[in-house]
Amino acid sequence: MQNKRNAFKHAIAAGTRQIGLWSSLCSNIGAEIIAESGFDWILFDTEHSPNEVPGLVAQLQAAQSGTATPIVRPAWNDPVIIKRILDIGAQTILVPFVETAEEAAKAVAATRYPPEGIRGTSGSSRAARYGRVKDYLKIANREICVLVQVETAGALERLEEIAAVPGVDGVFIGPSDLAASLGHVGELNHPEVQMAIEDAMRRLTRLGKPPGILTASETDAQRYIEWGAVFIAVGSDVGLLARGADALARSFSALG
Ligand SMILES: O=C(O)C(=O)C[C@H](O)[C@@H](O)CO
Repeated sequence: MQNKRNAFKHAIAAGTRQIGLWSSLCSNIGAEIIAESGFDWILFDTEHSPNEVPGLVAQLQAAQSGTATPIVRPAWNDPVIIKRILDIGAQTILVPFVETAEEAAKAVAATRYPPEGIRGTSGSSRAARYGRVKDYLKIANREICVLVQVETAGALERLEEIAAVPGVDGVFIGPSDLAASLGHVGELNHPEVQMAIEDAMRRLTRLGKPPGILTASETDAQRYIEWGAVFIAVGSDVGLLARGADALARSFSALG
């Protein structure tokens, strides 16, 4: 059996726009629905969602039937957490709160088998298709995609150093935490926040490093694409469900 090619990794490397959806429902049924809806990627969040490895396996299995590349956000830049996420079959991770080149290098090392990194070895994991992928330990590194989140003022000051770390495939700008870091908590569209996002995206584009972001606003998404966003989440499953349920309830309550 061949190791799975990471379509998302190669697409962003070629500058091909990848549209995704954020998933916080911790649901394998939700994962299957989203993965088959035509998105290029689906982000399974474990930082701000009660998502843990056992449930994540079912979500990854469910997403397999669709076109969306699963991306998992570990709760922290921790080699043990990252190892477990990769072992259950994720090939792309989004590492939160990276502020220095050293932290970016730590994240990359956690995803690579020696000698490139420190990922603990298991040839019988789901990622290795339970031992069916020949020489998995020797070839796995090639299809791993590491996205790092830049979401503080300090990280923006060191953006070029972070982006230049070997093995960093893309840089996601976290608008909510960045707004908080800039003194505008909850104000993602504050002019200072938007200026910082635009500046970061244009700097990353000049470096040839794909920028990414999340927004639930189509207008904002178009603006970010103009500023250079390559991978962009245009909403979340929680948002779609909550807003849709609210609207439906309102429409019937209006009937009186
Ligand atoms: O800072 C951000 O914005 C992100 O990292 C995305 C959020 O964590 C996501 O959960 C949406 O609020």
